[in-house]
Amino acid sequence: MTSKEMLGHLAEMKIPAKSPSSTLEDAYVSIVRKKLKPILEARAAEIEAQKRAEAEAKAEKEREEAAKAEKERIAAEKRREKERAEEERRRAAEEAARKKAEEERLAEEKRRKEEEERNRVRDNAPKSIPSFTSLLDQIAQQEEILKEQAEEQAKKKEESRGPRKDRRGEKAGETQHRSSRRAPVAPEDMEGESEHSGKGHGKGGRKGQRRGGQGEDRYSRMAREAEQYNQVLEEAREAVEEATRESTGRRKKRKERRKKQQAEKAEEKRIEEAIANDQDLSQLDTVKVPQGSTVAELADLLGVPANDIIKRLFLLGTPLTVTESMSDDLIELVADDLGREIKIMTKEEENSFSFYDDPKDLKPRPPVVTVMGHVDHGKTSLLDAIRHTGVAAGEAGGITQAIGASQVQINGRTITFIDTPGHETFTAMRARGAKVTDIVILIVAADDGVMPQTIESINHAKAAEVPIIVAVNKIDKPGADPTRVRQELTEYGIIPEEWGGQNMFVDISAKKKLGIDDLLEAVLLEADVLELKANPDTFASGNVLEAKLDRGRGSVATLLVNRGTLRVGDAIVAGMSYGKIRAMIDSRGNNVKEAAPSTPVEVLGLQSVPMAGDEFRVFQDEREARSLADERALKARIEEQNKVKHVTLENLFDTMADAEVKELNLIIKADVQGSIEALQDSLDKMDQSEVRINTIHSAVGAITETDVTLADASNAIIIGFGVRPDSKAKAAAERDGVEIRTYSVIYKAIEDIDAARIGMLKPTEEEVQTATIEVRNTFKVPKVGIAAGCMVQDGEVSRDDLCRLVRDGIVVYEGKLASLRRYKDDVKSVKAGFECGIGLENFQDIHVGDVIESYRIEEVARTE
Ligand SMILES: Nc1nc2c(ncn2[C@@H]2O[C@H](COP(=O)(O)OP(=O)(O)OP(=O)(O)O)[C@@H](O)[C@H]2O)c(=O)[nH]1
Repeated sequence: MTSKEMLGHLAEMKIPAKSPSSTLEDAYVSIVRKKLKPILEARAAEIEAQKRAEAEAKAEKEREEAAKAEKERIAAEKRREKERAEEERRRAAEEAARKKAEEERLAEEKRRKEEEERNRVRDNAPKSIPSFTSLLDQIAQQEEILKEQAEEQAKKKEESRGPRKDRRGEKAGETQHRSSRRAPVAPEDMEGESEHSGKGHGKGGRKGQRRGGQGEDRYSRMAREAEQYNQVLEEAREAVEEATRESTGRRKKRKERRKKQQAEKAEEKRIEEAIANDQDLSQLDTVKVPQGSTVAELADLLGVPANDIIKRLFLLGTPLTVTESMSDDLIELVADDLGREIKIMTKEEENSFSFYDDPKDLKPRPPVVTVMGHVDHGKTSLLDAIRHTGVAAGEAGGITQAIGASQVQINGRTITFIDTPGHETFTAMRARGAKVTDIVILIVAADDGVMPQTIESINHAKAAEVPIIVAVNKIDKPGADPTRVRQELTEYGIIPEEWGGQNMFVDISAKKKLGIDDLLEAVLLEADVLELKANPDTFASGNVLEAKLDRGRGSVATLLVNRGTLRVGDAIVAGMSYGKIRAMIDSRGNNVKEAAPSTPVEVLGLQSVPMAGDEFRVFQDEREARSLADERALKARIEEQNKVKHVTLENLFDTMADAEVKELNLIIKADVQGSIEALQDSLDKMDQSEVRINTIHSAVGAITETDVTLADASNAIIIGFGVRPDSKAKAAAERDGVEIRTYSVIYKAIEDIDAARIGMLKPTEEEVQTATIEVRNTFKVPKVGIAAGCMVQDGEVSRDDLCRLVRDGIVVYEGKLASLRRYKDDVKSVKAGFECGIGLENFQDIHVGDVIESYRIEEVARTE
């Protein structure tokens, strides 16, 4: 109650209190409490009731609001659903309309083309398909005559209907009636028939005669004959259509090819004329300038004083000294300024050779084909079906791992296939596959349609100007829709010949081996159009498909010969490597002595590992080969050094410009080129907003001291994939504090780099090397197998250590020690400087000169 109320009650009770702040004696307080108790209780009850009512009202209101909200939600949901359905309906209608329009357009285009072609064939080109066109005309005439005869006969029949009715039932008159009906028309009839047989349809005519002789109604005979002619006409029409359809695409291609050849001839003529007129060829020709040329080099190539170029550069606002290298743009600007035509040559182009062959020396060569397509659309299965081997069934992870090649025979002709890998990370390798091929088979699964890598494959093939044959695969599957595949591909400019385009389509099932022969025949047809030729009687040249360092065999390269004949004993240069061919193995694993154009062979004898995609050529003189390779290697080294300097400077600038950006420099070494490219590809795809990843050097082969020096100079980490550092490299890395990380699984390397990039790499285990052991001889131990007689070179090896066997820098084995002995006794450990016998668990292939690295795994305490 308020103070005022209280003062009122106190006055009633005659208790002295003047103001709300007056003090009450304790005795008064208890009296007041007693007296006011009923009032206070009533008040409390009142308040309580009021509170309850308010709470109830509030609850009621809330309930109402909730119900309202729910109602609104349901209504909104309904509205949304309706809108969604409408949107869907609209989209479907639009899609259907678009599809219909597209179909109509294609059909119209097809019809128009066919019509044009038919008219053209009929009007102008009786030579190309004489039998069909003349047949068409003759049949049309025939049809006309028959129609007239039929009409005439019908008229006559109509006229004679009355009298015939009268004679109905006259049994005796039956024969006479027939002969009398036949008699008046006999001469025309015979004439018509003899003409039919004259046109090569004697069979039907004779049959008609025979039947006619037996008393067949003449009208029905004529109708039957007309029908027969209609059928022949229809067949003839179809044949004409088919012939024109098939020939259009290919004729178009042939025409294009001729045009190209003419252009080449014109160019040759131009050069010949220039020579005849004593013109300066260097002025006439485009000057080839290697990428990254220095000012002095460019001056030399263009035959102008270096000062002239420096002056121009200065005017362009880019002062450079004679020894500084120029960017592509600068080279082009300066050349333009000098009025000179130039072509900047990339390293690849620079290393390529060009040859001239007299057309009379050219002989047909087999087509080189690459199968491309989306992952799992059936590349391996197709190649497998073609070769009838069991590769796909046993293929680990379903990925074709490296480029190989094979040859198949069909109808007495050869086709060379290059196997391309299918996983997304191998894109770079695939691009190379397209460059060395004549024809691409684009495989598309009919149940899956066009997918990202299908488009990628189309782009690669188009970039390399290679014709595409489409193999629509998996047509045995229930959801297969080959027409949809055709439809989808039109969006990318791949249009079936039967729709007036340039691409052959073949429906196949690689699994059930359906349509494979048709596909191979299509390849041969396409090859005929391309008129593939090469001069086999000269020194060989071609491309490196794949190269690796093989344990025992050294550098092994798969080469594809595209000109000349490659022979055992030839001196060759491939990129930066050279050597004399020691042995050649063909695609079936046979040793061969020579390889003609379009033949893939594996060769042994190169001194180092070339890069896949490098061009190779045979030299008459081995010394010449060697000096070219050395020259190239030297140039590459200089470029690499320049590159490092360049990269570091650029890094420095970037880091200064944007302090947030950090750099991670990598040197990648691997056992095969494919691994480098796969790793590089994944690195390129990583988020590099925080840490920029630069691969400053990558190559196939063991990790060497040079790599460590490079890493030291450029503050890089060395990533080894399937390779190990040699002892000098190890020592140098320790001395310079360079990190070497080795992996045997590509994804683990990617994972680590990815984790390190975001500072999340927290090793829990660390490898601690315990000893390096050299294998000095090998011997057989009964029941154990091959054991190695070794010398421990440094550290101390223990019986429980893990180990790896390294040969020429390549990891050949990883596992456990099976035995460790000194003289005949098993021992726990052997120290540096002592000999010992070592057996490896489940591994016998130990060679003298191999190195065994022993190590143990130690736990590392986490820092957080
Ligand atoms: N039903 C059916 N299945 C097929 C056919 N061709 C291939 N397959 C299956 O499709 C899967 C993929 O085939 P692969 O030949 O490995 O495909 P790929 O394109 O070589 O795959 P990658 O090497 O991983 O790029 C396998 O399970 C095959 O059995 C076919 O014609 N019909």
